[in-house]
Amino acid sequence: MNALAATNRNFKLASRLLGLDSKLEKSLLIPFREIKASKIASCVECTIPKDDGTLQSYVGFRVQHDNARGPMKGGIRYHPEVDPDEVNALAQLMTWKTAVANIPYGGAKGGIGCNPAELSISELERLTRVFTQKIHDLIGTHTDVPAPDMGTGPQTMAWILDEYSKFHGYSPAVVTGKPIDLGGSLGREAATGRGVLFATEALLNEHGKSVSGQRFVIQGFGNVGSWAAQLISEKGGKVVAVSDISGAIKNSKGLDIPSLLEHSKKHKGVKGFHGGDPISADSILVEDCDVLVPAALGGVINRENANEIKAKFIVEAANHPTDPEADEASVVILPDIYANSGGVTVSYFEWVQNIQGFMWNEEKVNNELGNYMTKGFKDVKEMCKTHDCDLRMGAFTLAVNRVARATVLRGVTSPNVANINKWVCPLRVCDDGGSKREDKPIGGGGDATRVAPVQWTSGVQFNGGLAMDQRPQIGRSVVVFVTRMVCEESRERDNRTDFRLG
Ligand SMILES: NC(=O)C1=CN([C@@H]2O[C@H](COP(=O)(O)OP(=O)(O)OC[C@H]3O[C@@H](n4cnc5c(N)ncnc54)[C@H](O)[C@@H]3O)[C@@H](O)[C@H]2O)C=CC1
Ligand SMILES: O=C(O)CCC(=O)C(=O)O
Repeated sequence: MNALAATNRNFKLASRLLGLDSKLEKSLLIPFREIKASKIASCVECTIPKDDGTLQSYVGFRVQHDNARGPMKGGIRYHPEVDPDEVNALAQLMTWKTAVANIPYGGAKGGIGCNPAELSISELERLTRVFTQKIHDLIGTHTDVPAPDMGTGPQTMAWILDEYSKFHGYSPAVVTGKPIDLGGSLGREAATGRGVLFATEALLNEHGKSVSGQRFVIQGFGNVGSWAAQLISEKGGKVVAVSDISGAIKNSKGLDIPSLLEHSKKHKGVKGFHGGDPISADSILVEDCDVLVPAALGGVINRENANEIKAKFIVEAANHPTDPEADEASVVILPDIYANSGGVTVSYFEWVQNIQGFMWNEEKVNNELGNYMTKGFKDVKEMCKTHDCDLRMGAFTLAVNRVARATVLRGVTSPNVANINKWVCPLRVCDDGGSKREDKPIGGGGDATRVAPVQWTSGVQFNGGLAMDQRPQIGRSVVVFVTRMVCEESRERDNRTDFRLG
């Protein structure tokens, strides 16, 4: 299943569990904006030729999926297989990821179809600058904030920052994942891997285990995979096999990760490492282990290999590594939108530091990250309980509920009672500490049978009478019926005329 079909499917399953209105469901699926910058390095677009004097065209993308909860946020990927559908899926995943992490962002993703390994540093710089020239008026500190993803890193962010600042003045918060010298956050480079460690600890603890003594297999040894390997082994986890684009190696006694890191830096890959035996890159996913950590490409766990996987747990460090057809496999899967949210969470800290003009120390960054990851796991588990579903649907229902709620609240323009019964969506407002749940809607009709917990937002006021400005008492749940009328004529999300509440 392609990445977009898979992501849409997971969203729709969550939406059905939540009982979302079909119009709202459709609206949440459609991206806010898709940017396709074609021929960005052609003679027309780019005045700087390749190093050998020839001209080369590349296609760049930025998909802005949703901004209901805040500025859109997501990485930029440089990879030969970047295509519009994949970027679209990754942008949508960012919307759900920032919502699971409960950070004030929406979702976006970008990329350029290129092989960064075949470009010189100056070619990469020119390509990045031309791409930035194409999208500079569509990104910004409070609109859309890019960050690194596969094939990009702090240097790429520094070029974007510099090029963007030529148009808009010095703007450090326009990108995150920057070099520390340019306002990057301490701890951001390791953050996705560290988040993977925290997520894995939370999952294993729940199963009465700890990282120490567990056997791990990691696919991908770039930013995310290598940091995850390092931090897991520091905690006593045994990394028994690792792969990257150059090859795969195995040592059932546990690989020496610091030596492997050194080797990989020197030889640009794990291939040829003497502390392990070479194995086929394809077999890495079905190696015997306790925890499998895919940290490279999407769609690698699929119908073909799902039943051969020996791991008891899969922690999705990569984005959408598991095809929906493999979700049925008898293994516990910790989904990407929670498991790899450590990167964007520390990106948020970086953005906050840039806006405040105040730098945090690394201990504070890592401690705060730990708090967010712990809370995220608790929130996901709560949704699993409410909807009697697996961890992926727990994460999706949590995210979709938060985004839907923000969308509806922002869409309130005026009370309109004419079509009050056209469609009814219950939003259950409860406080976090409430253990006694009233599942009966209070003071409303409608045909809704399912209510889902959402986080209490104080001080929110519906125009036209329904006020939610008082925190409910501990242990008490309040159900608010939000009735919406859809303006059939307008599907334009920009001006927010879709939804009116009465
Ligand atoms: N960098 C970040 O902060 C975040 C990254 N992610 C996701 O994590 C994954 C990895 O991203 P990064 O580590 O940043 O990228 P990276 O570019 O630093 O590393 C990618 C790694 O994957 C390996 N790889 C590529 N093709 C492969 C193949 N066919 N088989 C095995 N290994 C292969 C590369 O050799 C490299 O080791 C991606 O799915 C990305 O979207 C998710 C959240 C945040
Ligand atoms: O750090 C960020 O803003 C986004 C990282 C990213 O692209 C991702 O989580 O997939």
